[in-house]
Amino acid sequence: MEQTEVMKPETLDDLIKVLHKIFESDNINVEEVQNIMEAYDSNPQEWMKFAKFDQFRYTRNLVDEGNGKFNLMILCWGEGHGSSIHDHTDSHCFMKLLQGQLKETLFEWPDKKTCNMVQKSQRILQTNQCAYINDSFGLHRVENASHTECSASLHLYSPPFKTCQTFDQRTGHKNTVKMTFWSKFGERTPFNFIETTCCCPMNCAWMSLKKSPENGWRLILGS
Ligand SMILES: N[C@@H](CS(=O)O)C(=O)O
Ligand SMILES: [Fe+2]
Repeated sequence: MEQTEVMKPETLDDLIKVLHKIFESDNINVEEVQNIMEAYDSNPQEWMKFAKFDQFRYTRNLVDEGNGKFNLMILCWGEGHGSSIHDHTDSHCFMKLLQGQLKETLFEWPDKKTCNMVQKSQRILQTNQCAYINDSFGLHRVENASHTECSASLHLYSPPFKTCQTFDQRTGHKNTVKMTFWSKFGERTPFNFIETTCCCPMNCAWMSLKKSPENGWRLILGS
């Protein structure tokens, strides 16, 4: 079998350059991207400026907009932080561990009739490993199960997306949620620009604060 040569990116900047090159093409070889992301040896000094943690929930920090072809971001997971069960809006999703461990649980799409959510598998991702998922694999939830250590992961989504669907594990009911960035290119997203906030990780809308120039801040209960 022909062996595909994996170029080893020496730095995060290097990795970003290689990703730009790969995504110039419209035909993406998933294994190639996964191998290249895995080949980068995480060096906290290179990504620290993007890694901003919050006390209550995981944060999404934009690193690069990939010429409109992909979004590259660093997700920061404090102790016990996790995502809701969610899909990936028909995009490719690559997830490389930069620090610590993350637990990934895969679910089937809920059954159309019974709405049952079936867990398919579970695995622990280790530092430098790169996982891949798209909607044909099902749904997932990601958690930093550690009570003592935080984790950081590098995510690449192509094409980029701004909303996804979250699912209630007990009822299988879904919600479309807007995904926000805690920071962009190392700068905290200005508070005024955040339309809705909620204390849960996926910005679910059971309680939200909305700001409009006409009405100022409003607290909205229910979605
Ligand atoms: N897909 C999630 C992170 S994860 O739990 O895979 C997000 O972009 O926020
Ligand atoms: Fe995800």
